[in-house]
Amino acid sequence: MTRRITVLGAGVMGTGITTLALAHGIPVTLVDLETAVLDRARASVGRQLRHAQLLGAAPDVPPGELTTSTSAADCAGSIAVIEAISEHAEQKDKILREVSGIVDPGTVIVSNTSGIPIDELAASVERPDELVGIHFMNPPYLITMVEIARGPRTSDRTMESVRDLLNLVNRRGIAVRDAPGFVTSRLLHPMINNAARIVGEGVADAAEVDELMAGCLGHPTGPLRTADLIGLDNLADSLFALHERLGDPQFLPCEQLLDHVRAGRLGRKSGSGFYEYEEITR
Ligand SMILES: NC(=O)c1ccc[n+]([C@@H]2O[C@H](COP(=O)([O-])OP(=O)(O)OC[C@H]3O[C@@H](n4cnc5c(N)ncnc54)[C@H](O)[C@@H]3O)[C@@H](O)[C@H]2O)c1
Repeated sequence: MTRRITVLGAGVMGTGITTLALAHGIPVTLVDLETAVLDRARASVGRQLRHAQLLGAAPDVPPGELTTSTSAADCAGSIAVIEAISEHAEQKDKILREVSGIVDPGTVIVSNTSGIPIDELAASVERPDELVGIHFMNPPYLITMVEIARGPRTSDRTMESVRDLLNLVNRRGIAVRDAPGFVTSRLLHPMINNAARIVGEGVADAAEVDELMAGCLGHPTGPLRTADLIGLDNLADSLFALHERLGDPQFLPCEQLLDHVRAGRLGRKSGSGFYEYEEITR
């Protein structure tokens, strides 16, 4: 039986998740709205595969075959569908509704949402017990830990399928209870928002904030380099989604962050954000 998976969304995360699967020999159908986006993603996946091999982060197996498509209906026959489209509940609702009507019963549907509760997304699928959150970290082909969000209706059988899927790509997951932002976004996103606020208030510049957080507190890159890696548009969307559900003002994206997004400075994926980049990478 073919172990093909479908990844929905060929942005920062969809591309990285595709690389992870291909590197482990799993064929992937990658779906996005436009062919141009898919062509860029194909080039990124090639670069990421080489990067993973160079770092010894990929097993010594022939890479899986990549197919790209602008139709989510091409998920038919996949063993799992991983949704990694933009962090907008109504867009996720639409695509989850579509794929749920196509895949066979028993096919696990995964959302890579940063923090929209899985039980909220479960309203969009025909079999809520087969929906689960796997919050891959960026870049998914290098970071070996994932956060698993189990909705109240996610079944034991689906959790077993998740373990099997993660074993196939050599990832370890910790399952947490479904809640807005789960654990990692609930903690990371307000920290990044505050770091941006500090820069906006002129307390320190981005490099100083990051150096202090790295040098004093052991943060690997600092919150603002992390923000540029995530993508500032996705961060703002995720913060809005969390604010809407938690009501806590700390989740409202600050003006410094929104200014960057309005100016198209989205981080690494656009070539500038809190920092400037010579090469656009995603
Ligand atoms: N960026 C990160 O570091 C990160 C980490 C963990 C989780 N996430 C989550 O992963 C998801 C994707 O984030 P991203 O950073 O990759 O976003 P992104 O903006 O880089 O990419 C999103 C992609 O989805 C595509 N898309 C939108 N609607 C679509 C549809 N109906 N059908 C097919 N494709 C569609 C867009 O064209 C775009 O290419 C979001 O839910 C985000 O919150 C992001």
